[in-house]
Amino acid sequence: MSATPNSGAPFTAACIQTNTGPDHAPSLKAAEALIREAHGAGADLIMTPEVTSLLESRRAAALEKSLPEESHPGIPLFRALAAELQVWLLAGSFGIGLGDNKIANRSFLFGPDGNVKARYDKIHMFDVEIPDGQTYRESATYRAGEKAVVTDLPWGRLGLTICYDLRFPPLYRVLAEAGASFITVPSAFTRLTGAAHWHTLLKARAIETGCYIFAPAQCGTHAGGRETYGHSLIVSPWGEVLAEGGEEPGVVMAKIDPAAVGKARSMVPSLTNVRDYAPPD
Ligand SMILES: O=C(O)CNC(=O)[C@H](CS)NC(=O)CCC(=O)C(=O)O
Repeated sequence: MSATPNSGAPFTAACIQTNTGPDHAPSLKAAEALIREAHGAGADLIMTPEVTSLLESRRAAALEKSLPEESHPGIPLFRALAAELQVWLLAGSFGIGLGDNKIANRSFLFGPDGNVKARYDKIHMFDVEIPDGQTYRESATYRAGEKAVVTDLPWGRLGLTICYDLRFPPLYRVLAEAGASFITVPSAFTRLTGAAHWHTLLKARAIETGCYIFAPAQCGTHAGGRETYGHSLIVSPWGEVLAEGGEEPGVVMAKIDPAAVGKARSMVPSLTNVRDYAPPD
């Protein structure tokens, strides 16, 4: 069934949860199997986590293995899958080599015609020291994006974000004010910070924006001993968890009713009650 643009018709969303490894081919193969599983279960919109094709924590190796869009193996694969399965498909991110010792952490949305409908480069860089045995200095390897992105799905407007962006509520406000009904947060949250903050932050962003939040996540132990939190989440605009993954790879699905966006916002119209105010003295 193909809906007209912004039809507001209900649809089924699926978050793919993966344990991505340090090589493109096996990681993409594992993601493809789960995408096919989600399609078989009736998904219309299928989303994968941050760094779907390669999770490589060593800077030199990440740079060496990164590829430009023209030769990245994930792009023709996802184009072909979206067209074959007739679904909307979000690659949560692929690391795209920019040719200057930097990588873009870039989401791609593919339409059922196999074309790229939107690109978004992660804006906020995870330069953080947490006591989990790893140091995270994303800005050493990645070039930060500088522009917020929304795009239209057949069921309403989608805003794109990635992982650590989740901690910066003004970006979500901007997306909601630009008309988003749904926001994607593909992630590779650390196990330690995820256990402490993941559910709370995702529910808060859903409640503040009155948007559905789709958060496909990396899980498990990766090359180099890095651990991600899993628990892919689909949250309603009222802040209810509609579906949640565990700690293993798999598919998390929920029925999405775009009318719930208007309902949540009419119960608590905080987006329209926003005010400008002077800073403190
Ligand atoms: O570098 C890669 O290979 C993939 N990128 C990531 O894993 C990114 C940057 S290191 N991770 C996060 O943003 C975690 C955020 C987080 O865990 C938090 O906000 O608590």
